[in-house]
Amino acid sequence: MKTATISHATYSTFVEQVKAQKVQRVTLRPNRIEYVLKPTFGFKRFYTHRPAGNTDDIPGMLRQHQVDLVTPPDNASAVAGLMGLLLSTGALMGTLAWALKNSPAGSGVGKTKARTYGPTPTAAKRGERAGVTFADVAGVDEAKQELKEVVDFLQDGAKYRQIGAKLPKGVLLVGPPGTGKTLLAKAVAGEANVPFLSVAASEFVELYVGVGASRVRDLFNKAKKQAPCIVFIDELDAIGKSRGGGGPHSGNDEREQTLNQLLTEMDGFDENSGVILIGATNRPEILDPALKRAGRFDRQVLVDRPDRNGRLEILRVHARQVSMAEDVNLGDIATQTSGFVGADLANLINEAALLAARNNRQAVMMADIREAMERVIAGLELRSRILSPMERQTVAYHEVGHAIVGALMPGATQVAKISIVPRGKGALGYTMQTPAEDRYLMLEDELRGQLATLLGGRAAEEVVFGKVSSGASDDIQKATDLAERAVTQYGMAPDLGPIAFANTQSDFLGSDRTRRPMGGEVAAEIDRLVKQSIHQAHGVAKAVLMLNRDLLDQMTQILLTEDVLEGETLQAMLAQAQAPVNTQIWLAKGQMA
Ligand SMILES: Nc1ncnc2c1ncn2[C@@H]1O[C@H](COP(=O)(O)OP(=O)(O)OP(=O)(O)O)[C@@H](O)[C@H]1O
Ligand SMILES: [Zn+2]
Repeated sequence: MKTATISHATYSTFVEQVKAQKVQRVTLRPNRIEYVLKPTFGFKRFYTHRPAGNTDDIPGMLRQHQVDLVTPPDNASAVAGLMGLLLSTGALMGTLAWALKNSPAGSGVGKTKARTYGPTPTAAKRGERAGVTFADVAGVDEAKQELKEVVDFLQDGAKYRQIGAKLPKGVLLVGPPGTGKTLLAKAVAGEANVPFLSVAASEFVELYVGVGASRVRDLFNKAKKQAPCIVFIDELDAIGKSRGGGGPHSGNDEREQTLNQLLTEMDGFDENSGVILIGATNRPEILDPALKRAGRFDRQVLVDRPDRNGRLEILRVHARQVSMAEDVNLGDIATQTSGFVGADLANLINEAALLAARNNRQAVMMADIREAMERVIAGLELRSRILSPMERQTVAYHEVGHAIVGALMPGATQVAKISIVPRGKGALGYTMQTPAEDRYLMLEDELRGQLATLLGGRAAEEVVFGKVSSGASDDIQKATDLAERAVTQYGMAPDLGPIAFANTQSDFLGSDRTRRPMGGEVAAEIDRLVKQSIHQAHGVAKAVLMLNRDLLDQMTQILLTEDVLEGETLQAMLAQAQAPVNTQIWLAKGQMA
């Protein structure tokens, strides 16, 4: 088997972990930085590379945060020899270069810290795996599909120019951390066989005013010389936050200057220069709109968390790197790793390989993976990304509840997809309904159907568990809102008639609605009607789910193993749902028969 290695971390992660006091010990090697986390963080071992041109005073930083620094002695080669490694003279030269970079004399403050790698031989010597391709990135097929176009632009720009098409300048990869955005950008460069310049936006921003802007300029100059090439800017939000939040003297002039320089550079170069920018962020909503304008990062590609199938493919990619025993079932692992992103899965395989090596095994066994999984999950739970089995089950029943009720209700909405892949903060799962057409008018029965659908999630929890979770608060808010509007705005309550009881002038998305001044009796009547329609809708949702209890269980079971239910499988299952006898009457008249 290949030797198990310690995990890779980005340089910025390393710095973050040092500053967060998570690091126990750092070893500065000629060609890389190795470090170990403190016991409370699982003694995890990582290595990272100092970005070329980076001038951080690492020993100083370590001292400041009380981290042990181990510098291998001068006879590093002898020590390495004992460890069964062969150090080339190149590595010793590296030590020299390292020392030079460490000395202030060797630092170029206004120079970009971007590292180029790709098809150059020097890159390979640095230990960078030159030539990452799409085959190395799995489970993100849609993103790959969109990026294939970029590869085509780079490879065959002439074809596009001939027609007069403008090549894209910037692509923004959006998605949670660890889903493979960096890897994808590298793969674009690898597929097109062009150089890849990589920089983290946070590296632009320094204490001194003007440094960031000059680094941006330097980066673009470098890129233009190497064109066609890919320039990758990670953590774009570090400089790309909306400007002008705190007025002209908000203390962020430096960041704004840097951003302005980036915008200027993007506008300044010609589409056909062959430089394509790829930015990455997990917070697209805070980016300055100017960055997203046409001719800048005007294409957004979503790199989302993988579903079960995606996880299986990612596991396959990483399993290729290690020897696996026969008893390893990647399918089972994929099923049990809901919520894991690519980086977690890579970490899992690597941890398992470390365990196997420690146990003197020739290959990774399922037992190693199971043990590694416990460790990785413990780490992820700290960051609260992983649901407990009970929580997953609750979420799954809840979402299927929405779907089954929704399938039986009138209106043109069709349930297209149910997912329990956790999506960052907030939503634990979701049910996606796609309207067959844009709707501007909602009929009374459709409105009731909507109400019941909204309450289907909570109803499922009641039917199955006999108790409810806090997960339905958003549904309840929406349902209450809808019912209130039906009564006070749409005039759908027969006893009150078509009188508007709400001031809707400022009402756009249902916010800012106030009730018209009215007598207490009328107000009480409105409350009663709202309450009644919600109770009835809730009752219908429950009745639907009790009648379709088997289907509810079956669909939930599939959802729990697959993470998503969509397409023909979903439609075929929903087609089996049956409506309780009184449903039609309720939908038409709003009265429970
Ligand atoms: N889709 C994937 N397929 C295969 N491996 C993956 C995938 N996603 C992540 N990985 C593994 O995890 C590592 C880290 O992923 P990467 O740095 O590309 O994530 P990222 O989305 O850029 O994260 P961040 O937002 O934290 O920078 C990769 O080098 C790779 O080993
Ligand atoms: Zn819900």
